[in-house]
Amino acid sequence: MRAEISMHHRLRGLYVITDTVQFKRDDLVRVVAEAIAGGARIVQYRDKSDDLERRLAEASALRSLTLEHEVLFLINDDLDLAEAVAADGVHLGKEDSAIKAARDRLGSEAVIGASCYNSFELAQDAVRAGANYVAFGAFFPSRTKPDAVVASIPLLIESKQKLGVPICAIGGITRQSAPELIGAGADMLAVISAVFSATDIQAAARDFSTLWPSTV
Ligand SMILES: Cc1ncc(COP(=O)(O)OP(=O)(O)O)c(N)n1
Ligand SMILES: Cc1ncsc1CCOP(=O)(O)O
Ligand SMILES: [Mg+2]
Repeated sequence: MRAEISMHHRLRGLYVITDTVQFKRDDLVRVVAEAIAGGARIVQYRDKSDDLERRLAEASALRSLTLEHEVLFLINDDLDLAEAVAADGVHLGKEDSAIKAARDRLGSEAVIGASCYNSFELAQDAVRAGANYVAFGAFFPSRTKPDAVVASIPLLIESKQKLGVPICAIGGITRQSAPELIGAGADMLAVISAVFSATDIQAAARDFSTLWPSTV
């Protein structure tokens, strides 16, 4: 029970996902450090390239940074990389490894997040399979992922009432649209552009973080 309480506590607040198209290597570490200084509580390393050397170098550097600042560090898609850098866990979608396989491999303490798009049923399945949180989206048009399916506010409300795990919203989220999502039940907001395309990344993260006063 104690572990569950602390897990829920960590799965709350601003969740930043790396933009490795715009920023690589030292620049990437610098901008993630700025987001953390602005109050980001969760960092996901998302890089869609097959540059294994750079992926390992960046994920290792971000692992050190997130440990230093006691920020949760998750890897998108890649169990091997998560293991290699001893990340806190992974985020998995429908094209990625199964949740149960990830749990077997990473162990009971790992944080496993599951993309559930616009589907309550997928989220129920993910929770049954042992996901620690579920993510829905895209709530708004996303320049990062223009083809993402569209999720609705009523889905967030129902999921908050029924699922019993922390909920993440993603997709085109801005500081203006954020309060409605939190009001509907999102515990975490996952953001790429609204933080990493800002001219002042720390200030942009700070603006979001004030929505969860206890995390600032
Ligand atoms: C927090 C969070 N939510 C959703 C996604 C999307 O995952 P997926 O559908 O597997 O797509 P890719 O990100 O792998 O392109 C995510 N990464 N993080
Ligand atoms: C990975 C992902 N999955 C659904 S939308 C999205 C991208 C989110 O990025 P942005 O915050 O820039 O819309
Ligand atoms: Mg994926």
